[in-house]
Amino acid sequence: MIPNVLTVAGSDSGGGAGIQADLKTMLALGVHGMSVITAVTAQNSLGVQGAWELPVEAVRAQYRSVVDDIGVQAIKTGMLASAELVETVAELIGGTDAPAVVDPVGVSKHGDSLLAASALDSVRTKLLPVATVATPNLDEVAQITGVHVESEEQLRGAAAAVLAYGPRWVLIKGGHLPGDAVDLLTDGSEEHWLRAPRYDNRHTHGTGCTLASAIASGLAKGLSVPEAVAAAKEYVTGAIEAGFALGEGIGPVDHGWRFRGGS
Ligand SMILES: Nc1ncnc2c1ncn2[C@@H]1O[C@H](COP(=O)(O)OP(=O)(O)OP(=O)(O)O)[C@@H](O)[C@H]1O
Ligand SMILES: Cc1ncc(CO)c(N)n1
Repeated sequence: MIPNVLTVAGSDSGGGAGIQADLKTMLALGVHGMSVITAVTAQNSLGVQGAWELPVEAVRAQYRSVVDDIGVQAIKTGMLASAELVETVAELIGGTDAPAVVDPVGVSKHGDSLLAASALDSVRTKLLPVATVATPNLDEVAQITGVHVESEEQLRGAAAAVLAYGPRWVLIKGGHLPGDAVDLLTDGSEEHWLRAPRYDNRHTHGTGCTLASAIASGLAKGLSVPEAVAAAKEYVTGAIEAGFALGEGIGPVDHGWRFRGGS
């Protein structure tokens, strides 16, 4: 049986991040990808030119259509745009018996906001408590907890601050630090450090979405959280190494790198 994985996220018209990155990742990792679209963005390699949220009823209806008939083995969340949508999605996930990977998307690589400031409190109190794994980058850690990370040693304190909001596991992405690309996965008792070479490649649009979707795909296949995160880190690292130019700005990671002979 092919496991079913659901992404609840925004559409990126440029195809590098959001729903499009999620579904490509799922295909590459051999699971059946499905989507609940929360917002539509007009986006390309230069930035986000516009964003439109979907009504709460449209999000609820998509979710019920997928979960009630088809069923899901894992869920991933990305751009949720507003407090109302964050709370709706948290309630829906809380009522579903499947692991949830929550990527608390705040801003795009270009600095465009994908989440209203007024939604942060709902992320802290409603969404993080229903997460099996939360995957904030360092900007999101600072927004959510007020903790600013400037070195690898400070990742531990940041992880503890996020875990205080209730996710089972947190993966702090140190991708924005200089040096190796180091992330810390912990549940408060176990610690797993994930280290990969930093590729000097500016075409990194969609790294976070890709990583979170790859984790959800692994969980759907029955991997443990540390196993799913290790496999996902390997996949995203290969995709970043193979990232390619597109348009005038920042190009996407290559979701299909393994189809093109990468190992
Ligand atoms: N240049 C790089 N080389 C190798 N790995 C990287 C590089 N940049 C980021 N990573 C890794 O990619 C993954 C995603 O981290 P990152 O911090 O880029 O996420 P993000 O900021 O949420 O991404 P986005 O918002 O663009 O989707 C992490 O495992 C991180 O360590
Ligand atoms: C729709 C969407 N979701 C997530 C990201 C992550 O940066 C993005 N750029 N666009």
